[in-house]
Amino acid sequence: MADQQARTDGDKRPTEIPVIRWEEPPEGPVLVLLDQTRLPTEEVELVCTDAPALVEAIRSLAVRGAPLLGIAGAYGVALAAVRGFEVAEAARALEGARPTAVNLSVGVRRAQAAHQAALAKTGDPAAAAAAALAAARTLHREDAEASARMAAHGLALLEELQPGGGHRILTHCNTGSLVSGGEGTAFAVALRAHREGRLRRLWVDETRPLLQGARLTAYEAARSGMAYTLLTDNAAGSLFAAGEVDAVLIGADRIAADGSVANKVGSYPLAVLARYHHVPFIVVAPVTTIDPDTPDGASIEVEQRPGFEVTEVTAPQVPVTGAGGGIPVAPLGTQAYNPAFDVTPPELVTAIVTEAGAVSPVTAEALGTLCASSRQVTI
Ligand SMILES: CSC[C@@H](O)[C@@H](O)C(=O)COP(=O)(O)O
Repeated sequence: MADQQARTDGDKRPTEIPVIRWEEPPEGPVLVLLDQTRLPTEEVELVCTDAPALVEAIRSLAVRGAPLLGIAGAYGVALAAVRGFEVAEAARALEGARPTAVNLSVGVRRAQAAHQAALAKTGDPAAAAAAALAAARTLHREDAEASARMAAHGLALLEELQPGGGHRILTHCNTGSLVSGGEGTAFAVALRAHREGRLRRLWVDETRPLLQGARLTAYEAARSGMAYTLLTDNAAGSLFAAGEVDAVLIGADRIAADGSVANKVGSYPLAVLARYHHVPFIVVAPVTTIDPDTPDGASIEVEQRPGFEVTEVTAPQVPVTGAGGGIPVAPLGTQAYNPAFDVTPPELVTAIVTEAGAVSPVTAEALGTLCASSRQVTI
């Protein structure tokens, strides 16, 4: 039985609540998450005492976004190990919680490998659990470092494309500190541009149906003090047509070996619009999001989400009535097509920016070289 408890703390400022942290109270270690389903109206912590609780938090999107899923998955393995649960079973459940973001399996496997190696070496379950936790902490720290490097590389690329700053950037979904051990991927680039006085405006797609742009990116943008404007996803076309977008910056959930990019549904239409309007379409993601074992876009498994996310809307502070717990906005029984992601082919991607540098044009060869030069085996 999943053991997940909500904890509110009205005294904390948003910036003081980390998106994820390991705690060791007397009752035993726990993984504490900032519940992203409650943002932006409430900052509520979710306390997971076992892997099934974390699986539930991943499925419900309380914890989400590719890099953070990797970190959470690694801590989840450590949690199972430290609390004496079957580690292989926990790892399988965590990996299967969401299929598209490759970082989830990268994180889970890394902690599991550390656990197995320590167990084989010492035969001591406590030492093996400590090794899994150390691997999770290392991944967490590395993600923060990667984030800072992506921001630097991304801004350098923007400046190369449009010298002198004044960037008007359009982004989709949420890619900031809520998805990362650091300041994120695409959002971290915009944030750096803002801090250096080089951002004119961040255009934030609301990101239907779960509104990661409106609820989460706007929340992060507001906290940063940058100039930002929220738009409905289908207003992007007229924004491009009006010449108001200098670059599109998005993150990625999985990048296939050929450079196809899976990201939040709505990214592919933006790539098509960007190409038509001669605007650079830039993907910012850590090297761990590049999956050499997925050959092409057609091989990427795209998560299908429940239809009620489209047929109903939810808001944390209004009464709920629909089958999915939301307010119905479509006739009862309406079927919905609700893929969580779409896939953009490499020919529509101007550049992929990673912590190890940028690849442009995006080709299988260039990505392979980047991965070979930057992948480290750390367990
Ligand atoms: C750096 S985050 C990149 C992606 O994970 C992000 O853009 C995204 O699509 C997240 O989707 P979500 O369904 O909210 O987990």
